Amino acid sequence: MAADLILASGSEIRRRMLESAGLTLEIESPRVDEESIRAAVALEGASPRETADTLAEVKAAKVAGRRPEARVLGCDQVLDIDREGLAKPSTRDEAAAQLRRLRGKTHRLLSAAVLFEGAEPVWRHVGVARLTMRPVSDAFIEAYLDRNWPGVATSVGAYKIEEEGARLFAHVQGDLFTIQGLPLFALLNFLTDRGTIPG
Ligand SMILES: Nc1nc2c(ncn2[C@H]2C[C@H](O)[C@@H](COP(=O)(O)OP(=O)(O)OP(=O)(O)O)O2)c(=O)[nH]1
Repeated sequence: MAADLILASGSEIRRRMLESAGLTLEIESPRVDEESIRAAVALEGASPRETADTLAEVKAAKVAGRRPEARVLGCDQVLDIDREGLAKPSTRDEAAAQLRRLRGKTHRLLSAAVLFEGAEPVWRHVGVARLTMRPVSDAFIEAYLDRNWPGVATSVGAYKIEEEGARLFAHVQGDLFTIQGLPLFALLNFLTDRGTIPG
């Protein structure tokens, strides 16, 4: 029995969200050079939303090219603060600096997904969440990272909303799936409405 879709992502949380919703998956990491694509689209003046959409499409296309018979989902998430797109922090110091930059402000998480069938894009969506971070102190940030680094290194904002990251926020707008990197409701509605999955 073929899987419902191939997830062209190395993201553990995306796999977990999709499988918990009852979808059967194959996982195939796309292995694309995100940094150079990010730099190229930035040169063209791409917005954070366009950057996330482009990266999601490139990842899906890479795997769909190898598996034209399959349904392939590519994803990307960008953190937008003051119109600047941030990617995952690579060191604890970068995570601390990023949290200091986000505190007391509202940032957006843009979670893009692109679905390929027959090696062609058939659906795309960018989910948006707005998160207002409390004005947490330097001491809190350091203690938070003592407890949560490197676990949060896999998260674009250096937090996991479903864990202690919840304590960072005064309030959020948007669903928790979008915050965790996938516009799950939009994807499930598309797949259900066209009869790909029962609903
Ligand atoms: N568990 C959890 N993960 C989060 C949260 N916020 C963001 N993330 C994760 C979801 C994605 O795995 C990651 C966003 O980075 P990317 O879109 O570049 O994906 P990633 O490099 O993980 O995988 P991929 O590029 O798709 O192979 O951040 C959160 O609150 N909780």
